[in-house]
Amino acid sequence: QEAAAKPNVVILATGGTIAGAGASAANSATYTAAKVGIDQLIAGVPELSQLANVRGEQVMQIASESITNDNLLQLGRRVAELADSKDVDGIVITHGTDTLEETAYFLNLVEKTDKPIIVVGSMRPGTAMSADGMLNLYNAVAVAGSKEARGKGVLVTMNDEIQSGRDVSKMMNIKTEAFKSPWGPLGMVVEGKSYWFRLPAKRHTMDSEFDIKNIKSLPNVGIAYSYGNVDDTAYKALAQNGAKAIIHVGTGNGSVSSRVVPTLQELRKDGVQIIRSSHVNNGGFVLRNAEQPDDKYDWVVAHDLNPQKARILAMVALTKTQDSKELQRMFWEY
Ligand SMILES: NC(=O)C[C@H](N)C(=O)O
Repeated sequence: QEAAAKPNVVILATGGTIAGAGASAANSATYTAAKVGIDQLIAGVPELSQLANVRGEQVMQIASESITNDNLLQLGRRVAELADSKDVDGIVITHGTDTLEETAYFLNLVEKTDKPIIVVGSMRPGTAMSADGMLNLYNAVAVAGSKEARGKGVLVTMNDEIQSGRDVSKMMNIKTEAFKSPWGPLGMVVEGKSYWFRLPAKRHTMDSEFDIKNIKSLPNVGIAYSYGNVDDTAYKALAQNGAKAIIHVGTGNGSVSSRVVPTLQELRKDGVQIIRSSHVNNGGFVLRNAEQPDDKYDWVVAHDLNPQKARILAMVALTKTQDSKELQRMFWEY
């Protein structure tokens, strides 16, 4: 293949296990994340150069459980700059898997480009036997450089699958088959070639009303978990800490304990947005006015978004509106 015919792909490295290193090849779970630099990662997969003209940039070097809103904004701004550049055809972001689904959904909402943006991680460090990072990265670069991936929103390539960044979630730790979407993968990558089966139906990237260029900061949105015998301590503490919205991680259909309902009604009257999501394991599906009278209480439902994704959309949405009806519209559309 001619060098000129190859796409230009930039890999933005943020850390995670894909950049992790353990003491021995037997250490698949005990290791330090965010150790290996991007140039070394690229050098470790020489086959990347057959797919694309690849260059790397170390944006940060952290384990993804420690990512902050400022990190998200920093990464989002760099992605937007690169997407605007004529000599960039696709962008790959290497990322820890713990919050990979949050970053992928954030970028899916705020990047105004149809160029492929692929977020990728690994479950085992590169020093381990059967490390999965090399192939995941190879697949990410293959998809980032392909014309077919354009306009499909932010994507995630893990375990040979191409997932929508909006839908995908880490469902399992330890196993390499960790990332699933309740609605199934969009496609597969095999030997550097992608095979597509479906398209995302929700608004994203070019069709989104949000733009990273207009977002100066992200508001404080907290998450409170529900369970039997729950009380209102966590909800009150989040509000006292200045939360503009609280994601209620409800049982079942986002249901709310009778011990918590009065507090959530009060917090809403004080201006805090209450957003009902669910902690059911295979993906919640919270419907308005089912289990709780959302119209009466002026609450919002997260529908199929898991709590951590609901936090991302709530933060981005609150940069545009404080109106609960607008917020609900956004939760249906994105
Ligand atoms: N597999 C991983 O990447 C987990 C790691 N704790 C991280 O998210 O950075």
